[in-house]
Amino acid sequence: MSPSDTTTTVRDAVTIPAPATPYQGEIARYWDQEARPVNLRLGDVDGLYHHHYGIGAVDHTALGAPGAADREEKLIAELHRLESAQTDVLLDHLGPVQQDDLLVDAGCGRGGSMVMAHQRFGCSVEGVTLSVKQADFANRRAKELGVEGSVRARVCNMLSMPFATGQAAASWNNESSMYVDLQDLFAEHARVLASGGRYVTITGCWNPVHGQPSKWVSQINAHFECNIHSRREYLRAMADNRLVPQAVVDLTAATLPYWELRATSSLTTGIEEAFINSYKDGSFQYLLIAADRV
Ligand SMILES: C[S@@+](CC[C@H](N)C(=O)[O-])C[C@H]1O[C@@H](n2cnc3c(N)ncnc32)[C@H](O)[C@@H]1O
Ligand SMILES: CC(C)=CCC/C(C)=C/COP(=O)(O)OP(=O)(O)O
Ligand SMILES: [Mg+2]
Repeated sequence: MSPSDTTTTVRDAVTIPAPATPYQGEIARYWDQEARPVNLRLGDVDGLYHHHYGIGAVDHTALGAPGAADREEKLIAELHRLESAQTDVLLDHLGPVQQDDLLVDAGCGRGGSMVMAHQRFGCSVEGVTLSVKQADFANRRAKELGVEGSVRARVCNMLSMPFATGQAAASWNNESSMYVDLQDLFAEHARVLASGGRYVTITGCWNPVHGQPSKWVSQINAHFECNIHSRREYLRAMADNRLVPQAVVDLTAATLPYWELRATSSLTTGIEEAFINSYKDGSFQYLLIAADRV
C-alpha cells in the first residue's frame, strides 16, 4: 500500500487555531480537500509529496519508447524527479546548516521539502500549513520514515509562527508566498530568523515589465485562489524587512520542460496552458530569491 492510501492519522493533542481571516479559512479548506493525482501519484514514487513544480532538463531516455506500456509510469517518475530537483536547488541556497540548527518551512504542504532538508542537513525542520489534513499527512510520513523527532508540521498561520525571535537559522517559502501579504510575511521571517540567517523563496511572480498581471496570471490566481505578486513587490518587501538578496535566479527557462512534459501526461489539470503561455510571453517568471537577514 502506498503512503497516500493510508487512512490513519497521527495527531498531536493540540488545539487547532481558528483561521486568522475568512480567506485563510478558504485556503485551509482548499488544501484539506486537495487530492489531485498529479500530486499523489508523483509522491507515491518515493514517498516525498510535493506541492510545487519541477525544474531541469527532461531525461528523455528515462521515458522509454513512445507508446510503451510503462511510458506513463516513467513519465510520472520523471515529473517527480524534476520536482525534487527544484527542492534541491532551494536547499542549495540555504547556505551552511549545522545539525543543531532549526529550519522553518513556511507553507509546508505535505512535507516533502522538510524531509529532504532533514535528510541533507540532519537538523530539525519545523513546518506550518493552514491545512489540518496536510499537517497530519506530513507528520504521518515523518513517523513512517522514523524522523518524527526532527520533522514536524503544525497547523498555523505563517504570518504568526510559533517560533521565538531569532530561533531559526534559515527559513523558506516554496510556492506558498502567493497566499499572503509580502510585507507581513517578510516581517515575520525577519523576526524568527537569527541575525545572519538565510531566507529563500521559490515563487511564480508577474513581471512588472508586462504592466499588470496578464490574463494567464489571472487564470492561475483563479485556479488556485491565490494572489500572485510582482517581482518588484518581492524585492521591495524584502528591502523593507531586513532581508538583503544575495541571489536572484530566474528559473523560468528551467521550469518550462517540466510543464511541457506534464502537458503530455494523463495527469493534466487544465492549468498547464496558462503556465506555459505566461512563461513564454514573459508576463510571468519562476524565481528563486535567497536573502540574508541583516
Ligand atoms: C502550493 S502549497 C506549497 C507546499 C509546499 N511548500 C511544497 O513545496 O510542497 C501552498 C501551501 O501554503 C500554505 N499556506 C497558504 N497560506 C498560508 C498561511 N497563511 N499560513 C500557513 N500556510 C499557508 C498552504 O496551506 C499550503 O500548504
Ligand atoms: C508558481 C505558482 C504561481 C504556484 C501557485 C501555488 C501552487 C498551487 C503551487 C502548486 O501546488 P500543487 O502542486 O498542488 O499544484 P498542481 O496540482 O497544479 O500540481
Ligand atoms: Mg503539483
